[in-house]
Amino acid sequence: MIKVKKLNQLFTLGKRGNKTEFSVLKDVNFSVDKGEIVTIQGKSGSGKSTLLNLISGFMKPSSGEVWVQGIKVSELNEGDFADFRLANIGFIFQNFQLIPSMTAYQNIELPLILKGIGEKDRAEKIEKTLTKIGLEDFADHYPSELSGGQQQRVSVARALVLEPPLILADEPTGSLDSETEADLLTLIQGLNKDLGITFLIITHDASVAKIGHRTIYIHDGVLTEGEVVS
Ligand SMILES: Nc1ncnc2c1ncn2[C@@H]1O[C@H](COP(=O)(O)OP(=O)(O)OP(=O)(O)O)[C@@H](O)[C@H]1O
Repeated sequence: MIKVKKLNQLFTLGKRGNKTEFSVLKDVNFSVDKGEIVTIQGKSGSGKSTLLNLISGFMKPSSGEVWVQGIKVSELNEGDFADFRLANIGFIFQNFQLIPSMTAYQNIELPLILKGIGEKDRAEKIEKTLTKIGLEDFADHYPSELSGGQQQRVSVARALVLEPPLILADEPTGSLDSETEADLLTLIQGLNKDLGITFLIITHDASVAKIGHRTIYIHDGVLTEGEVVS
């Protein structure tokens, strides 16, 4: 599903005339198999989001290779990124990133419109997804009319509606209380078991790490694998 080979990421620090380069990821190698839930842990600034940005193609690596579903992401042309992401990756963020002026339905509809799917097919897919995540009665609510947990469910629906094989999540439970967090984790586990969706999840949270089959740690740009926990 994901293969990362000898990945290096350098950033520049400082002002013009006095710039230094620093290495955020150093010769990183790892792979994630289809159907796995893998969590990524590491201190603030250790490079977790950078790794996700490189995997999704939002950033080009300084060197090394990133493969997702057999596609060499690190060498995709600008024009191919949008299609690659729509076909392969769903995203979940800590702060949900829903559009406030759109209803839950319209937020979930966005990726379908971007993919050029017709209105009737869109409606079918949205209904199916809303049922899957238990938000049938909230389709016409705006984000401000939903609880944090419900908003995160809408964002999961948006990530899910194109049925991507892979979902990347950046601190998905960071804005949720412990009960809502438990519901979201059950939902993620269900999607993984029932639909075979692969999850790569950045988290600081031990209860999120517990649902992972494996944990990857990033420290000083170097990646190490944790124990298999389930
Ligand atoms: N585009 C960029 N240009 C320069 N430096 C960057 C860029 N993106 C990230 N960095 C730096 O790279 C380092 C790693 O950032 P990153 O956001 O990947 O860390 P993180 O582990 O996700 O942190 P957090 O847990 O706080 O979100 C930080 O020092 C950050 O300032």
